[in-house]
Amino acid sequence: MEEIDHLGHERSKIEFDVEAMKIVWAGSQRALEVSDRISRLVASDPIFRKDDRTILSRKELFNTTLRKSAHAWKRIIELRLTEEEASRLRFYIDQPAFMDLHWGMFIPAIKGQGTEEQQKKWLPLAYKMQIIGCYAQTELGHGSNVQGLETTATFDPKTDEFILHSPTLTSSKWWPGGLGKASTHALIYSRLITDGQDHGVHGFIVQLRSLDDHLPLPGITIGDIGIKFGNGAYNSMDNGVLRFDHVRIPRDQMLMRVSQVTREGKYLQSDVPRQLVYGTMVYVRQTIVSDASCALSRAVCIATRYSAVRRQFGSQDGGPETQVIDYKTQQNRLFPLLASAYAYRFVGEWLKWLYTDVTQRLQANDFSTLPEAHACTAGLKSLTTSATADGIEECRKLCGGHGYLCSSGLPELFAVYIPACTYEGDNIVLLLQVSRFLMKTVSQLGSGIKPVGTTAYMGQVEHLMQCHCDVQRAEDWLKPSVILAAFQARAARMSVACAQNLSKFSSQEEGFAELSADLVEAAVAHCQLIVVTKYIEKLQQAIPGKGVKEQLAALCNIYALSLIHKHQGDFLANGCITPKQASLVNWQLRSLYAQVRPNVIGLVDAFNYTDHYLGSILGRYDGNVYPKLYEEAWKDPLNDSVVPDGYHEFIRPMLKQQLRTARL
Ligand SMILES: CCCCCCC/C=C/C(=O)SCCNC(=O)CCNC(=O)[C@H](O)C(C)(C)COP(=O)(O)OP(=O)(O)OC[C@H]1O[C@@H](n2cnc3c(N)ncnc32)[C@H](O)[C@@H]1OP(=O)(O)O
Ligand SMILES: Cc1cc2nc3c(=O)[nH]c(=O)nc-3n(C[C@H](O)[C@H](O)[C@H](O)COP(=O)(O)OP(=O)(O)OC[C@H]3O[C@@H](n4cnc5c(N)ncnc54)[C@H](O)[C@@H]3O)c2cc1C
Repeated sequence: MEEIDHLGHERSKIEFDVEAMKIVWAGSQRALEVSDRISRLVASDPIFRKDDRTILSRKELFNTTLRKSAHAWKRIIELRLTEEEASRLRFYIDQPAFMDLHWGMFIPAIKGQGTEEQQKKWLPLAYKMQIIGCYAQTELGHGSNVQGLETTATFDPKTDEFILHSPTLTSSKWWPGGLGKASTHALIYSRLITDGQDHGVHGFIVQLRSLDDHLPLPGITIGDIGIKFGNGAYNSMDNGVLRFDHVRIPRDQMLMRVSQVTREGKYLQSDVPRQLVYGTMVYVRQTIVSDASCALSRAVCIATRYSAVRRQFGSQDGGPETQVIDYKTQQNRLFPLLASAYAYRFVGEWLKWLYTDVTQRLQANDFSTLPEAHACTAGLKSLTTSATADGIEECRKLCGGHGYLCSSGLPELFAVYIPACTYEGDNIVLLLQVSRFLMKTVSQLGSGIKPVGTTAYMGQVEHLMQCHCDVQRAEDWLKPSVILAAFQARAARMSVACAQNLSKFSSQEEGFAELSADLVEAAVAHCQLIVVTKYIEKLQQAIPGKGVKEQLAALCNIYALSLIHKHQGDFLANGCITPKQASLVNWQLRSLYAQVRPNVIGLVDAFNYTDHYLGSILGRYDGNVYPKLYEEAWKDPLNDSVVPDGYHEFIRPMLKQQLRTARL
């Protein structure tokens, strides 16, 4: 049967080269080729089906995780996939699994914190999947406060071993993904004790389960922590609990790049800053920013395609009703999210560069950019995950009632995504780290230390405290220099105001505690400035393809102006813009919406997502929503029988009783 493209009329209106935009989104022609090939490979393999995930029991769901992971590994070996291709494969399988922690945290932690010798021993085993590792930092009693962890690793010089112990209930490891059922090994973050002295938290490689029968080793109690939010969703992951009862490991299983314990039990600290123990978190936070663009673009793709298919009201002379995407309110909610997806993509690319740069510097013992890397990864992780979680929920509402059906793909996407606001650092706790960095920068102004990198704008603080926005007409808001000046003035003024208020307290700690809400807002303003700046810098590069740069520029303006509109209180209160200029922002936004409207289907097609990856009837490429929704409903297990199973036991007696009562 001939397939009809219900979005064909939309696609015929697109004014730019979608294929060229696909390359921009993927990052390069080669990255697009890899993504395209691997996503199709996954979509065509029945083992990777996921349409039944929300109706599986926990055990069945976890079983599919094991099956999919084993099958993925088999395919990786058979097809000799590269590390990049294998990582794309896991991405498109789209099911949280122990493999994510093995490849995403266990291996990077050994690489970042292990000595060369330790890397030589452990990495080949991990790369060949001869051991499965997880990252076990968080405990029942402490997650954010890493220095408050209670698990101990006490050195025993008699046997040249560490003794791992969980002294209290709250010291039980709690949450690590992959720990519950799959991992054979873990990176345990634990207090190091030598000769009765506590040296704080360090990383240790510990074997948890037998490599022969998978049973826990002596002294180890281990299991899954239970069902989490949402059907399917993150429940495919075995987040675990772990307790140690005086478990012994050899001394060389402490990761010793940052500090060492000698055979005699002497504690030695190298020149490397102790914060490198937190290095894996910096790495993962950076990857989470790119992941935010993926999750948000996926929700936006669904909501955009469906908004072009869905019609309500406005029929004239019996003609078709209005596509809901043509309502300005729909555009005002949806288009800034589309723009954010692109903005996060580009800031994610930049953050990857920053991380690579800092890693190279660290290898050469240059630690100067570590504080900036920490602040940027922490802040952008927080900003992008919070906005993405809210954005996915907004996309669900943009799809009206049908968005609430699991077959829309949105409930599961939301449930899988929201813990990103908490894991790898609670978003508020991370913003407070950014504000510490900002307050330090402000306090050093005038001391001769020139702010660099993302805080370079603070170098012109005197100008930024007084400058006035140069906007007279709505079109003036399209000038990158005007946008940047407004965001810089707002961020600088909020940071300086916090610093001035902090100076009124007798101690820094007291001031930080009292002003933490303001400090968080200043950190958000700084992080939004980074995203806007990096998007504008991206547009200064050569971007080939008919109309591609124009569309990206329009989205950049939508991103920046919608933020000015949303946070206009900040911009007005600090005197960065006037009420008249704030109202011109809205005029310009409406005009930008009209400019991108014919292109929005092209802009979401450029994500190049297969229907399998999207997992949404509302977001189908062909827009054939209604027949497929109707078909899908009949697949629900409740519809296996016409009369429900409990009819004779519950419904019938109730009805009969009502009949008797009515007769009385
Ligand atoms: C691919 C994988 C898929 C993802 C799946 C998700 C799996 C999830 C995994 C996890 O969640 S793992 C557990 C993650 N846990 C956290 O993120 C905990 C959050 N807490 C922290 O990071 C820290 O404890 C803290 C909040 C930063 C505070 O640490 P601490 O009390 O030690 O530090 P401070 O006294 O505040 O600061 C001291 C000094 O160190 C600097 N700093 C802090 N962190 C880092 C870092 N990561 N890198 C570099 N520097 C860091 C901080 O800025 C301070 O600097 P100065 O002000 O002294 O200059
Ligand atoms: C799905 C999922 C997967 C995870 N995977 C792993 C894993 O693989 N390995 C691992 O080790 N851990 C993992 N974690 C744990 C995760 O890293 C922690 O939950 C996270 O770091 C937050 O810490 P917490 O739970 O202690 O939150 P808390 O710190 O207890 O936060 C509770 C509330 O207190 C607030 N708060 C805390 N401190 C402050 C402060 N100083 N100032 C102001 N407000 C504050 C927070 O904002 C929050 O609102 C995972 C968690 C989840 C949900």
